[in-house]
Amino acid sequence: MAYKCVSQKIAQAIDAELMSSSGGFSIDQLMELAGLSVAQAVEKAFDRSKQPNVLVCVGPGNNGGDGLVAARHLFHFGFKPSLYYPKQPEKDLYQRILLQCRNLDIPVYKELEQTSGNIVEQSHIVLDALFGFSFHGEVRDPYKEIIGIFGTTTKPIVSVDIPSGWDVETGPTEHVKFQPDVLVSLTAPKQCLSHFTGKRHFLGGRFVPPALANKFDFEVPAYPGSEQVVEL
Ligand SMILES: NC(=O)C1=CN([C@@H]2O[C@H](COP(=O)(O)OP(=O)(O)OC[C@H]3O[C@@H](n4cnc5c(N)ncnc54)[C@H](O)[C@@H]3O)[C@@H](O)[C@H]2O)[C@H](O)CC1
Ligand SMILES: [K+]
Repeated sequence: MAYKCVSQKIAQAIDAELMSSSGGFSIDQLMELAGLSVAQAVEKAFDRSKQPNVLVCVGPGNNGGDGLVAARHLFHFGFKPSLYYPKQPEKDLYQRILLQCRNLDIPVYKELEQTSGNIVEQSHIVLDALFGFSFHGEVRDPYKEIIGIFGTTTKPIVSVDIPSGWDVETGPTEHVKFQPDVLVSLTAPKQCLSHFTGKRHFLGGRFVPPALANKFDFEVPAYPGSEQVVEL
């Protein structure tokens, strides 16, 4: 079934409205629910007894924050997450979630090559939480290398909100053409969805008031029971 997709501008406007004085949400609340959705999608798409090692690639903004929250939930779901977090902003929110991960002994790496080997090769699943709906332009360092690896690795990739490095609206670019196996759209799919040819597409971020969906003219599908994701 085809769901309505939103532009970059509308995705940012929805986010701003949720956190405005009329929306009443804090970023911590939204990120917690977004990250929980992502962890649930991973749990549905993979068998943790066979593929426990999840490398969470964490970017510098809120897409990365969703990845940090997902890592924490994945740990509690019985996976073995580790973090590739090359740039760790000072922002209190990210530092607190990172601390929560460290308190679970989740390994945190700033480099892909470790004395034990390459951390992508040591994983079973790669969670792409580098960039979401605010990405623009060409990928800058230090993210070029990991996004290049997304295009060559045989490990399954799960992208959070959009495949990192794709244009939010027009999709793959001259330099970034990888296809994730699983996509977890948050709030509403972005327009680049039309270029996604991977196996499974989930929607998460179960916090949208119907009036807000009406205002921005997108649909909130029926989530089953108490699930935080719905497969589209
Ligand atoms: N309402 C929701 O659905 C919610 C979604 N969430 C998640 O938040 C992201 C959007 O977060 P935002 O902080 O606005 O931006 P990004 O994470 O996409 O990226 C910003 C970050 O990236 C840097 N950057 C931008 N372009 C480039 C580039 N070409 N090269 C290198 N770096 C780049 C920029 O400087 C910033 O540092 C959304 O997708 C969801 O995943 C919220 O968690 C909850 C609400
Ligand atoms: K992403």
